[in-house]
Amino acid sequence: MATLMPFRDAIEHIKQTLTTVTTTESVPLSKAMGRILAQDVISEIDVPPAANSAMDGFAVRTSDLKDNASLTVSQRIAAGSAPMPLQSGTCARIFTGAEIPQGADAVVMQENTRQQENQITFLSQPTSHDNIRPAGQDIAAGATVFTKGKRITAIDIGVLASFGITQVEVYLPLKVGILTTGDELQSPGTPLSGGQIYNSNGPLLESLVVSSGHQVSLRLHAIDSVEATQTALKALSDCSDVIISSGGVSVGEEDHVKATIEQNGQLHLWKIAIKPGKPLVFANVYNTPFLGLPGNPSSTLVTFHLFARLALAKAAGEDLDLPKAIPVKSGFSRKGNQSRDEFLRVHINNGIATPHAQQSSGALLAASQTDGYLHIPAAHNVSPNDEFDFYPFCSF
Ligand SMILES: Nc1nc2c(c(=O)[nH]1)N[C@H]1C(S)=C(S)[C@@H](COP(=O)(O)OP(=O)(O)OC[C@H]3O[C@@H](n4cnc5c(N)ncnc54)[C@H](O)[C@@H]3O)O[C@H]1N2
Ligand code: MOO
Repeated sequence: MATLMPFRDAIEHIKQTLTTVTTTESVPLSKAMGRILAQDVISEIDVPPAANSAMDGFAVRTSDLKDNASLTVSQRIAAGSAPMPLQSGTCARIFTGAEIPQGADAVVMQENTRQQENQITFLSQPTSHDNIRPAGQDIAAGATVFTKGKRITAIDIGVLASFGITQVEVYLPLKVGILTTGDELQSPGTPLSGGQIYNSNGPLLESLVVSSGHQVSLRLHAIDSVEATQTALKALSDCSDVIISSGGVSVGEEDHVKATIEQNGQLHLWKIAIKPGKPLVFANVYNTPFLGLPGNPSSTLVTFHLFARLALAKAAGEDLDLPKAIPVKSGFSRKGNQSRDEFLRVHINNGIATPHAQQSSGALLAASQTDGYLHIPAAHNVSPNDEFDFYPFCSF
């Protein structure tokens, strides 16, 4: 039996072997959401560019208020106007976001004053810096705000706009070819004949690829023959940066994916110490990086989340790791698998994990009905209150 590779070693191996395959383009900020930065982004300015008021009130020199409770207003500063220096012994009417006049070192909010015409009585003694947002509080000029490899979120668009960015250099979207294999598979929409099941991995993989931020170049299905598998993989390699397949990677005579790779590419790794998902293939076929996911639907899902997602990210130029694991307690007992780490589909209630009753790798619905994966290391018998890593589905 081939040795099973520990899952973190397999992730490392895949990331080390793959290189970024896409070229770059410049896009306007309005089209940058969801794209991957191909360059570091540096701010040329301080954000905010000048100190400004955090409150509607009065800008003062705190030293002027040491012996005085009352000052006259010498200027009015609205947001968007340039202030004059503050005359000593006076205060300035100021509004939220307006620039602090030179000489002022605090703003007193208007609720802490009494106003009589142009004369302001201060009801509290301010401390230097009160209610002043300093220049560069958010971003300092010269700072590297985002590094190459970051996928741009809606929040990032706001941040980029805050220091005046209009264009960003990003990688072209990764084109992913998808192959499903198996004589038993029928497309939804056609009645099933004897021995057939519906092809669920095709739509599942398309959706996973798209929700991971990539494009599907082409999806094909191959019956269980070496010729059909070769023809499909060749066609996919002609239009794709990376190919993902489901099924045909186990040891039966009807499993042709691995054989096709051995004839037309190089096998990098096969068989990982995880359940579900053991017979994952990572290879190169017709000069295209290739991930062969096991056909059992839960094995397809788990291996996409743990391996294919990170492989696609690496090829697309994205800096990505497994999501942050959340420590949770087990609310159950279970005999551990001797040689494979298990990824159970579990419910979480008040920080306690309970496994779905259906953990077969052939069953997909359990994943839809649960919150995420509980990672049980190999050879670990689970007792109630043991702590394990939990990966929520929403973090993939
Ligand atoms: N003798 C052994 N048999 C198996 C082993 C083994 O070590 N020795 N490993 C088992 C494990 S673990 C897995 S996982 C599967 C992987 O099999 P394949 O990747 O070769 O996949 P298939 O045999 O083609 O299909 C497995 C299963 O999944 C269903 N399937 C396949 N594609 C789809 C699809 N697109 N949509 C829905 N369902 C799909 C298929 O009908 C099978 O039921 O091998 C075990 N066997
Ligand atoms: O890995 Mo297989 O996925 O256990 O059924």
